[in-house]
Amino acid sequence: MASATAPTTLSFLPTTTSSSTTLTRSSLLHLSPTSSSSSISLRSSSLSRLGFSAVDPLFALRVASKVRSFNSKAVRGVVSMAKKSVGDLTSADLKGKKVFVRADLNVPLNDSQVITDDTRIRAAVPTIKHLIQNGAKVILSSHLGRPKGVTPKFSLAPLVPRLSELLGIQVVKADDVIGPEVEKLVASLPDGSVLLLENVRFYKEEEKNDPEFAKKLASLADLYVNDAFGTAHRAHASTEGVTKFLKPSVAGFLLQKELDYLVGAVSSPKRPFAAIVGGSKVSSKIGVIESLLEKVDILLLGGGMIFTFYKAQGISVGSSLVEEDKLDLATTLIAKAKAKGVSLLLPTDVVIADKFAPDANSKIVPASGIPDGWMGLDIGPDSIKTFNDALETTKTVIWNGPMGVFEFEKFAVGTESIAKKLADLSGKGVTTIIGGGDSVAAVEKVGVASVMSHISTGGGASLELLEGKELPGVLALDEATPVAV
Ligand SMILES: Nc1ncnc2c1ncn2[C@@H]1O[C@H](COP(=O)(O)OP(=O)(O)O)[C@@H](O)[C@H]1O
Ligand SMILES: O=C(OP(=O)(O)O)[C@H](O)COP(=O)(O)O
Repeated sequence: MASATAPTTLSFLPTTTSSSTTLTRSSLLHLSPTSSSSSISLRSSSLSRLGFSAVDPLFALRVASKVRSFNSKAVRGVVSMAKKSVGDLTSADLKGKKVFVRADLNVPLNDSQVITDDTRIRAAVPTIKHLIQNGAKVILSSHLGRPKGVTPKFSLAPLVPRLSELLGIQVVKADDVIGPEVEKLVASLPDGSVLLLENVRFYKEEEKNDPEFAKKLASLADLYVNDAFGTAHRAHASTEGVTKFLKPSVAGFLLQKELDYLVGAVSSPKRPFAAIVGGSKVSSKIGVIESLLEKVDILLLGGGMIFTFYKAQGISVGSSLVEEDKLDLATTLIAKAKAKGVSLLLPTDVVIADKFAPDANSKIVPASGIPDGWMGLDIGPDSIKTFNDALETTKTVIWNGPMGVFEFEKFAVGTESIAKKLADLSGKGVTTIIGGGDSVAAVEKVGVASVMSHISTGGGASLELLEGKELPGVLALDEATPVAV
């Protein structure tokens, strides 16, 4: 990540800040510099209380870029977003305690009930390990799919072997979510063990955020950890309702990391900051584009949405995907980018097809040369080069949505080229954030997932965060205890 260019040490001066200024560990990662403010100094003792070391290069780089200029009002605003973390809980808080952990273990299963991608299970492990290593009894809850009532194919049973393997202990599985049998299993749990409850969506009360159901879930435990980032945009009983009955209610490590990147790194980016937005329709990305236009220096657009932008500029698009009712919006977005000084780049050439199929005939044409009856399904080689050149100077890049119909091999080149370019930039110390959904699938297909700074585990949740929305599952958690500096 940033270590190549980061200073290895940072000096901290005695505090000289206003007495009302407070900072927390995650607020430090969310600070927005302002131009008109006075400087701030941090005491190293405060930093160690926040869990940072003065030689942590990523932290040093972030602080170095932030302490230059921000005012205490800005700091207080950010502090209010910071949530108490599972990392704040020690063995004194956890030993022998029953902890209700809501994770998002909504993994894909094939017809034989075999997990085809265990990313979300692996992502939940650090929080669970922290809890069991500190002697807690973990009551683990998740949904799987969108069942209507009890549906055997949506049981969490197939997850037990992989979860046990990753945790290094045998996970016990309950056949229900609440009730006497579950209570018996909870009562028999030894310290440092894990009980996996059945799919919480087998109860319709979950999605209704029924308070009585939330109370029953809460009655199983002493405290609550939400690590289900992928479901944090849902106000359900196990993500939101339960927090009203369990204190403390804190954020898990995964949830925190997602917020650090999708809110922190995006609101206070190393610049130049570029966003790449693709996907099928402009209508599903309006909020993201509008929000990112406030923050980025460069905006690259690809995917099916570009044809609405072309048509809005009077360019023929053949039978490409167009949202006729969004032509004015496309024009407005172009004008907005110009007014804000954002460099908005649309592809200059496209790969077109004579039908929407993997075996379609295809050719490369300039964006203005799409014949009738043909449709654009990928960005072309000139556009890839232009996009790569634009990305070359960046320090932070966020990507949401494929550049073309990457599910068809013939039209996957643009998306895969972007994935490779981001991997290359990541290796050079650029912060690269992949914002969920199909772009994650593309990055994994190319085999470069491990080198990215952050790959979001939530499609819908990451989109809402990038739109600037607050997530109910996060809002409901306890505020972090401010640390005076
Ligand atoms: N030119 C195009 N024409 C039609 N569909 C496209 C085009 N480019 C990309 N897509 C489709 O967009 C879909 C992803 O869109 P979307 O759901 O908005 O993105 P994400 O899942 O990353 O949020 C993919 O299934 C892809 O095939
Ligand atoms: O897979 C999920 O979301 P995502 O498809 O937006 O990444 C989450 O588990 C949330 O599932 P939901 O959209 O059924 O609430």
